[in-house]
Amino acid sequence: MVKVKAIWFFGLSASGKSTVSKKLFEDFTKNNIKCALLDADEIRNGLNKDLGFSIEGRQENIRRIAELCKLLISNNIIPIVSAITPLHIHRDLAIQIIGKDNLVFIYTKCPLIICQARDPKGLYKKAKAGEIKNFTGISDVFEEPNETIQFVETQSKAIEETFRDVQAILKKEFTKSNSNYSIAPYIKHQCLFVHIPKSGGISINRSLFCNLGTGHTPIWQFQKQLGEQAFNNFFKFTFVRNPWDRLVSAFLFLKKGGLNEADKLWSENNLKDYHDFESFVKNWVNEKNIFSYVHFIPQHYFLCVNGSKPLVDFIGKYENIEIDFKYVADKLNIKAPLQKLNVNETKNHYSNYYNEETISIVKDVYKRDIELFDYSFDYS
Ligand SMILES: Nc1ncnc2c1ncn2[C@@H]1O[C@H](COP(=O)(O)OS(=O)(=O)O)[C@@H](OP(=O)(O)O)[C@H]1O
Ligand SMILES: Nc1ncnc2c1ncn2[C@@H]1O[C@H](COP(=O)(O)OP(=O)(O)O)[C@@H](O)[C@H]1O
Repeated sequence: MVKVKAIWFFGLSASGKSTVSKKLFEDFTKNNIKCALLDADEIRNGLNKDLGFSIEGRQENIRRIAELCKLLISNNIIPIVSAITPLHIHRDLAIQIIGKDNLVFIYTKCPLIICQARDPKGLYKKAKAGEIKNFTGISDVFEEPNETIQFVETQSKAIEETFRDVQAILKKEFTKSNSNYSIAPYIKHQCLFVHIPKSGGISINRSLFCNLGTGHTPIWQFQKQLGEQAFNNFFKFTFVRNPWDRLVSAFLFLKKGGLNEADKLWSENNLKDYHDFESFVKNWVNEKNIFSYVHFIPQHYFLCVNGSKPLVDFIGKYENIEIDFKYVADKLNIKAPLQKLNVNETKNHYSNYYNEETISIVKDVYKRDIELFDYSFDYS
């Protein structure tokens, strides 16, 4: 699963904290990512009912929310906090309790004058009339965070746009924790997962092993690394995908810059002339080029050695990922829902990207995968 960190939105009242945190909660939940929404408004109506808005009251409010985050993190649940957190000392306190590496702060940046104009709960109006004391921005201080804090701008953007900015920040944070490649969980579970690019492998690795495994390691490398005995005894599995669909996924993924700097660089150097999938397939896809970048390498290459049959015990299908994932999870005795990560939200059904000519090019170039894994082009 995704490395569990608290995601903490802070900023003025009406700056958009609750709006984006709710959207994030819905998005995570839809993707089976375990999370909990900690909205300070709700917490102040229950758990922190006894606290006011004095300096001490605000400090204690943050302390309890931060402790709650710590508890949730230790239970593998991502806390999504929405709290004004007005002072530097409050943010420092949260860092102190939760730990810098376990916390992502996102400042919902919006000028006070706009927040006052929005005033969705009428609070600014009441504060200005003196009906609410110590109201942040009116009768209490909000300290602007320094430039190192990540922020999303909510003043002149649509909610959807701000939410995309949030996702971009989280993707970066998520990629940071992507550095936790390790074979250790495979050894622990006596298994090997061959992650063929663009077959849902990030979701599978994260869901089962909480990391990214060993990346796109072909089976012959595992064979060398582990020695014959372990290699033979381990449960070896993989997931394959319809080659026509996989190629669309790889192209769109790299066109968007991929997951890391290497992907971005490769894409800039090799894909910049291809503005659409059709021109890419017609002009670039051939038997030589597909071996020049990992996401295009044929799937059998990851599984077979010197023309052998696939050296795995189980071949799951991307098209049947939920059921095949459950089979693997049961086999390994791991109880975890399948997450849905690294998704290209804008991609349509792959058949929309093809014509007869490009169908035929892919059919020739990925012939062996098509035969071996029994795929055909789905016109529906
Ligand atoms: N749970 C689940 N169900 C269905 N589909 C899923 C799931 N998890 C990931 N995906 C899709 O898998 C594609 C990404 O595969 P990888 O994670 O192997 O990509 S990578 O090679 O490591 O970049 C990518 O496909 P496209 O969106 O078509 O590009 C993801 O959307
Ligand atoms: N880009 C945006 N991001 C978030 N909220 C926005 C944005 N643009 C307008 N809004 C509006 O601003 C208001 C923010 O209110 P809310 O999310 O309750 O703020 P907070 O939780 O920070 O007090 C909502 O009415 C929301 O519809």
